[in-house]
Amino acid sequence: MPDAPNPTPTQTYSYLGPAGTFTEAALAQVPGARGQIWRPVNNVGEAFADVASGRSMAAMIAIENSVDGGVTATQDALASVPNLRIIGEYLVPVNFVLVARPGTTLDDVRVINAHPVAYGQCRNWLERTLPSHGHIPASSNVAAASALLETDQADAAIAPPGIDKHHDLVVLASEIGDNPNAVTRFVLVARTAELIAPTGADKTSLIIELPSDRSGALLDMLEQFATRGVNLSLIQSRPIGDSLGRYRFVVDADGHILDERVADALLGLRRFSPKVIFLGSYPRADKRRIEFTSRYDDGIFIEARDWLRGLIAGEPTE
Ligand SMILES: O=C(O)C(=O)Cc1ccccc1
Repeated sequence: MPDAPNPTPTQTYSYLGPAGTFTEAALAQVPGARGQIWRPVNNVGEAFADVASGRSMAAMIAIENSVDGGVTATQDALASVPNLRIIGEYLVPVNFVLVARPGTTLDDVRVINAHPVAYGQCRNWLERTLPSHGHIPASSNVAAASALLETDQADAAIAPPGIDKHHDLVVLASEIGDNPNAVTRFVLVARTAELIAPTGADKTSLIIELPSDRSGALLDMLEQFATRGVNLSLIQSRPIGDSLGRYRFVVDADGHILDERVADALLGLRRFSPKVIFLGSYPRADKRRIEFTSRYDDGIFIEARDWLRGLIAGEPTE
């Protein structure tokens, strides 16, 4: 029997384009995105605007890399666009090549096109090999390379390996990243309020503002997690922007909002923070199950709450 025809695409996924970016490789990991419409965009703002307006069902965005840390444009956009939720995370190993128009040699390179996140991951190689180069920021790794064929403002570009197969460019140097095991973490962001069911290997992302001018506010924030046995895998401060000295924290916590210890930590945060943004609980890319001692088991929290309710209700105690 012939295969049934593919169903008509109904969902649009935005991603940092053009085709061939690491972001596209991350989107290729999403089973539900296969056969759907993939919309290349030029920056994080455009991707989020697509999701906020309903033009796209979801957007794939780089959020963190193992060499250069958080992608601040993404973190700031997540704090400012309301009603967005992270619905999945995906890891892509990243490696870079330096490409140029045919006929260019490494000695000819003065100015380099590069996406800022890629540039930040090749810093050592660039300082060693091309100490007096200039940098023109590009909107993506592939855009950096293809711009070489449109203008001669730059002599070379930092790009993903394999780019020379699709463009008339030559590779001047390979493996120029500062860490051969570099990995970028991408998140799929959608406009939904629905919770994703816990898997036992989950992560919860939050943005937490601290009350200003209060000593110990950061410690207060950390204690909410520590006293409930919730481990953090990312904590990064970003300026709120309205005045000096005001910061929000981007935090990834092990566990799911439906885990009692995580829910209890959120209650604690809400009591002292002027603003807690819940960005979502979603399955971890590495599928690593969360370890915690029995002291922080769901049952212990439920039993303690029932005990308190009993006291308030005047139930007899043993
Ligand atoms: O997706 C890409 O290729 C990008 O241009 C963004 C990026 C930059 C550096 C590492 C991972 C993603």
